[in-house]
Amino acid sequence: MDRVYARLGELRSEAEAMRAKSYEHGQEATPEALYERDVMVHHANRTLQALDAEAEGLVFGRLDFADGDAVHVGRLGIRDPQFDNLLVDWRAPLASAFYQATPEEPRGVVRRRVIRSSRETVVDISDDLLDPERAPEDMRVIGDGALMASLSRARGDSMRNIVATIQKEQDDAIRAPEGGVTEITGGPGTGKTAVALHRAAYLLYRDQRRLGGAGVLVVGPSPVFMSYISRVLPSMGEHNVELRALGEVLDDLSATGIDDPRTAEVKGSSRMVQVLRRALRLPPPDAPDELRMFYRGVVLKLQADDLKRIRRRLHSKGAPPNRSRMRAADALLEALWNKAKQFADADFKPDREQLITEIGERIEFHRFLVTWWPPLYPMQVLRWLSDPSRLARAARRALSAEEIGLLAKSWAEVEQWTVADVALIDELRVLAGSLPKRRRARADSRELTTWADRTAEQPYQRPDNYDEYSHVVVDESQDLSPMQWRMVGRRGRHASWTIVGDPVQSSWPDPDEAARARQEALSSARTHRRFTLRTNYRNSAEIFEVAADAVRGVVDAGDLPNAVRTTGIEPVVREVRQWPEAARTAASELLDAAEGTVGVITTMARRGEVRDWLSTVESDRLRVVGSLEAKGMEYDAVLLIDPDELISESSTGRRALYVALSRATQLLTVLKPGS
Ligand SMILES: Nc1ncnc2c1ncn2[C@@H]1O[C@H](COP(=O)(O)OP(=O)(O)OP(=O)(O)O)[C@@H](O)[C@H]1O
Repeated sequence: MDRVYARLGELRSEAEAMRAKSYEHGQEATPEALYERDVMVHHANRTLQALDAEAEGLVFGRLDFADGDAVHVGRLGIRDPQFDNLLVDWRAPLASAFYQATPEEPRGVVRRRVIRSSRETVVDISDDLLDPERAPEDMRVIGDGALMASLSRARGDSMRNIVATIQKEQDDAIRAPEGGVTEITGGPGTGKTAVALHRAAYLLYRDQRRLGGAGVLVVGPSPVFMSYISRVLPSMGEHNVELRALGEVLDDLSATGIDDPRTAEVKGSSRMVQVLRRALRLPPPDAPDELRMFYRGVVLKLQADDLKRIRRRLHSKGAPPNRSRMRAADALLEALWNKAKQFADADFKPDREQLITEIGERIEFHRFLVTWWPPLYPMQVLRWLSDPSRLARAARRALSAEEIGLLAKSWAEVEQWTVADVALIDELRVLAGSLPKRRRARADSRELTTWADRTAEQPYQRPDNYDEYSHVVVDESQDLSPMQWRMVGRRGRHASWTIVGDPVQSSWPDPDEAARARQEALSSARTHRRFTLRTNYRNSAEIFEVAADAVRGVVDAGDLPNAVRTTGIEPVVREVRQWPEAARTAASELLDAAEGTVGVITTMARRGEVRDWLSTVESDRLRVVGSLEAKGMEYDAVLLIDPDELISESSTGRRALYVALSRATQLLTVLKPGS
């Protein structure tokens, strides 16, 4: 540890000296030397940044091999001035034995040591003797149970990296090859999120060039969850990863609203694709229903039926409407020409080219066009659907009257977009097409001035308004709706994937529909590999027993993990009559008894009220969340308000209760209404 920190001191001074020097000699150096220096400064800065990001656990492991060699394993790799390994990065091949060696297959390792430190001080050591027969006589073996010790410690508001105690079944998934789809399933607390993040760090370390370019996207359920996991990757020196909640996948929109379960179910269904496609084909709400043009003494008129026919024909070509605006202009002009032909006589001899050019350049024609075939903006198109009759026209045969009512109401009352709306907005972007960029008139190019000149419409291009990534990690994947799978799928059409989830915790009512959408989203991936994690590292066995009870009979017992850590502390179930007081008392008790965070979990509908109940309990360790917001989260103690209310909140209520009950690491109190 001393040698590592001494070397770090050197690296820090070198980085600073290099930075200073670069400003002094910036002008004189050759481009190559400047480049090399920039790379070195950048690297040193990154290392220092990663060290500053997390104080603990820089050096966490040591392997002693049968041939007498020893290596130290760390959160990052550090070399001495001779370029020898002082500390091996946990992702390097040399470190894999730290996670993979077992007494049955020691891989040359005699002793594996887990070191716990705080900054530069070693505070604990825990050894595994893997090959006693080959151990030298004087080898000391100290303590055991590094994993158990780590699991028993209080958690804070941020998930920590688990590099020191990754278990073999987890390591297999972390180090699996990159390509295709890697699917990791397992019950609550089996480390799926931790494994997915460590896998992202591992893949970036192994193939920075490939993955670093287009980057890695991690999608999770909520902003609270994203913030909970946000420190894990930076603590391993990885910054080139975008963490986005499902409501934040689009660049220009951050939606946090949550629909009631029935509305969310309709908005998430793949039937919405058809509804949105039809919505784009309806005339805009204030579209004119007559076009009237004076042309050389004659009135040319296109009436409602004519306009309807033209609109229908344009849409039947299948091009996105925003890419068909010139085609719409052409079609109108052509229809006007057909009307003009009908008036032709000895005095009025219209000429097609002339008519099209002349009317096509008139300002009133453009005014008409811009209201009749306006640019379509996804959010505006969705807002138009708050009109129930308009929505009913778009939703013909796709949605029931009740469903139409729910959606129209949700958009009429909209103060903020909901998470489920984001996938619809993204779908509309693709269906509507991006607006053609303004052409810049170049001096040497012929100006395109007339509609006739412009008939060669730009060919349909894929809308370029979303990012694609090289690797996409989807956490809590069991909860993605079909529409969300489509949205996320677009961001990784050439990507490799890590998909993490637990079907038992699903709050999506139609798993088959979601499975089809998911298959489509991942259709370009050829290989699929699956890993199942079976040990629950979060809950004490006593707490998990209560959680498992919520879904026994609803799911296969084989789909539930094993919780191995016992604390001897049974969860408390209490019947109450005086709600606010009872909740306040229970919350205060848990705050006194637990060291870290206390999560109060209630239904989505009641969370505001419960927050008010507890506003007088003063603590920065208390969090009140609704059932959906608790997804993926972890607290040292949990206070669950009224389990029956959670069950009746949605069609997947038992599963929601299972999720809520499996959030606590140490203490659980359940409050039920007393009879
Ligand atoms: N090998 C390990 N060493 C130390 N801690 C671990 C290990 N594996 C998992 N944990 C801890 O167990 C807890 C649960 O992990 P995580 O949140 O990744 O589980 P999960 O499977 O995603 O759970 P859920 O399905 O409930 O969201 C976390 O605190 C994590 O740090």
